[in-house]
Amino acid sequence: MSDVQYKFHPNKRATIITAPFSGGQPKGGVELGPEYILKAGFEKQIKNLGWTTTVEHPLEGTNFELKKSNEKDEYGIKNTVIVNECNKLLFDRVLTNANLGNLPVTIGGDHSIGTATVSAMLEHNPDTCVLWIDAHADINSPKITESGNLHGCPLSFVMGIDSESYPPIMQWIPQNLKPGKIAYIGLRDVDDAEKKILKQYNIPAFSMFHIDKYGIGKVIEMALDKVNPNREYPIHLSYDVDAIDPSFVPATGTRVEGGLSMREGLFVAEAVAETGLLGSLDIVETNPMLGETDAHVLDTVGAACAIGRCALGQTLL
Ligand SMILES: NC(=[NH2+])NCCC[C@H](N)C(=O)O
Ligand SMILES: [Mn+2]
Ligand SMILES: [Mn+2]
Repeated sequence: MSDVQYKFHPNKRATIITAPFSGGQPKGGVELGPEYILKAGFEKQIKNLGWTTTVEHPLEGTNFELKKSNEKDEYGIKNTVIVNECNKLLFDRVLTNANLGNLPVTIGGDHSIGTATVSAMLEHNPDTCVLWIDAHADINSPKITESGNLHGCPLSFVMGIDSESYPPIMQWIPQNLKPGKIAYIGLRDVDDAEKKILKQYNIPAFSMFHIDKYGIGKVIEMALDKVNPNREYPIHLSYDVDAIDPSFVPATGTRVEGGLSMREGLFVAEAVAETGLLGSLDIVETNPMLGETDAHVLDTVGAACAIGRCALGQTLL
C-alpha cells in the first residue's frame, strides 16, 4: 500500500491502456512492450499499491503493424495513416477513462502515442501540465523532421507548431498544449531545428547537464515551478524509458549515452507521486526485441514496471 493522496484520483482507480504500436519509428519490437510489461506482473504490482485496476486494449483487432512502411510521404513523414488512426483510438480511450475518474496509464509502444495521451488529458482538464521525461525533445514537425519518424513529433502536433505542414487527416488533433504547460527532464539528444523551437517558444528544458549541475531533486522542483508553480494542476507524466541510461535500460530503440541513473529515473516518478498531482502516465519505448541478452530485456521491462509503481506511490512511506 502507499500513503500518497492523489488529489485528482482519491478513489485510486487506474486504467492500464495498452498501445502495442511501433509505427512512429522504423524498428520492430516496441509493439511488444505492453505484453512484456503485463507479463512481468505490472497490473498486480499496481493493485498491491491500493489501486483498483482495469486493462483495456484499444488497438485490438487493428492490423497497423502489417501496414508499416519506411517511405516518407509527400509531407516528409512516415506511416502517417496508421499513426493517425492509432492516436484516434487512444485519444478516445484516454479521454473516456479520464472523464470517468480513472487514471490513464498508457503503456507503449513508441512515443508517437503521446499525441493522443497529451491532447486527451488537456481536453479532459485544460489546466493539465506535462512533464516529458526523455533523452529526446520529440518536438519535430513534418516541416523540420530529418528522420520522418513520428515518434519524434508528438509535441509539435499538440502544440500546433508548423501546423501548415500537417497532413489534413491530422486536423482532428486538438492543438491544446500551451508552451508554458510543458517541461522536459533528461534531454541529451535534441535536433538543431528542435533547439530553435525550444528557444522560440521558451519551453523549460532540463538536460543531463542541469541534472548534474543542480541534482535531480532540484531540477524537478525547478520544472514544477515553471509549469505548476502553486502545485495545483494535474500532471501528465510522459515517460520515455530512454531517458534512463542505456546501461540500465538497454532494450529501447534510440539509446543515448549519458542518461539518468536508475535511481534518478525512479526519483522523478516518486517526486511526481509525492506532489499528489499525478493525473495520467505514459510509459513508452520499451522494445524487448532490442536486448542483446535476456538480462537486457528483463532490466528494461523491470525499469518500465518500476517507473509505473513509483509514479503510483511505491517507496514513499
Ligand atoms: N521518442 C523517441 N525515442 N524519439 C526519438 C527521436 C529522435 C529524433 N529527434 C527524430 O526525430 O527522429
Ligand atoms: Mn526518447
Ligand atoms: Mn520520446
